[in-house]
Amino acid sequence: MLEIIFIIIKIKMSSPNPLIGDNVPSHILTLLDRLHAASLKQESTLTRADFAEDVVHSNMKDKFIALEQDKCHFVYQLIRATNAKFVVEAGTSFGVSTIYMALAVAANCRATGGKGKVIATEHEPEKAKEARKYWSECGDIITNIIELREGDLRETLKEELDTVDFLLLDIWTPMILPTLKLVQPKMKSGAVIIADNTINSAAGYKDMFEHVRAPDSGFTNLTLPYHNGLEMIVYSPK
Ligand SMILES: C[S@@+](CC[C@H](N)C(=O)[O-])C[C@H]1O[C@@H](n2cnc3c(N)ncnc32)[C@H](O)[C@@H]1O
Repeated sequence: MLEIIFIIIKIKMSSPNPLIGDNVPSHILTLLDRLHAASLKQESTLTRADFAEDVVHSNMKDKFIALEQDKCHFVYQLIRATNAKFVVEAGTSFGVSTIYMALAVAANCRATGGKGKVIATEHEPEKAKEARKYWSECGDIITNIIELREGDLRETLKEELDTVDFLLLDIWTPMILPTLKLVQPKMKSGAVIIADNTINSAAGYKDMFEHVRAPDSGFTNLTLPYHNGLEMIVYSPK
């Protein structure tokens, strides 16, 4: 009996999926659920040591490490709320969070016109291949929006960036500050940056926080109470 009550409470408290309200096709919702489940299953076998700087690249070559689903829903809502149309993603892996962002950008373009793009970045060729496979399962709604730049983002993001509305930092922490510094000159005033795991990986984020919190940096930041911390940063230079 108690178990049933807990299940009912859990169902009532679970947050609604904003993609459903936006009429995202059911085959994409099913795919996303499947990819999140596969990612969580892989992650349950990993330890902190697997993410050490000297081994992270080799250990994560075949791992999703997808942004958790509730965080993806938040990112989706934020892109919709800010009408962001030009998005950069640092760390694409198998392209799960990319799907959410492309859906949100596509919805913004439908609602207010104009063109949109999500620049995805991945340096592992096999992961890039898998990501493309999942995106084509979604269809044109996704593939028309995403431009995948393969290789080290410190090179691939150096050129051909429009004004950036939104940046997702979901990458190994030594890459965070170099990415932010690379994209910053292209950010619009009011650009939003989301960075994952800022509580759990606080030591790795130290240099980014110093940069963001420096006097007159133009940034303001807030740690959101998602699992392991999710940072919301806004860039409004004076
Ligand atoms: C946490 S995963 C990204 C997960 C993805 N955002 C999602 O939700 O599905 C981080 C990815 O960044 C990639 N990466 C790490 N360093 C990179 C670099 N210098 N350039 C491009 N990609 C990089 C890794 O190969 C890894 O796949």
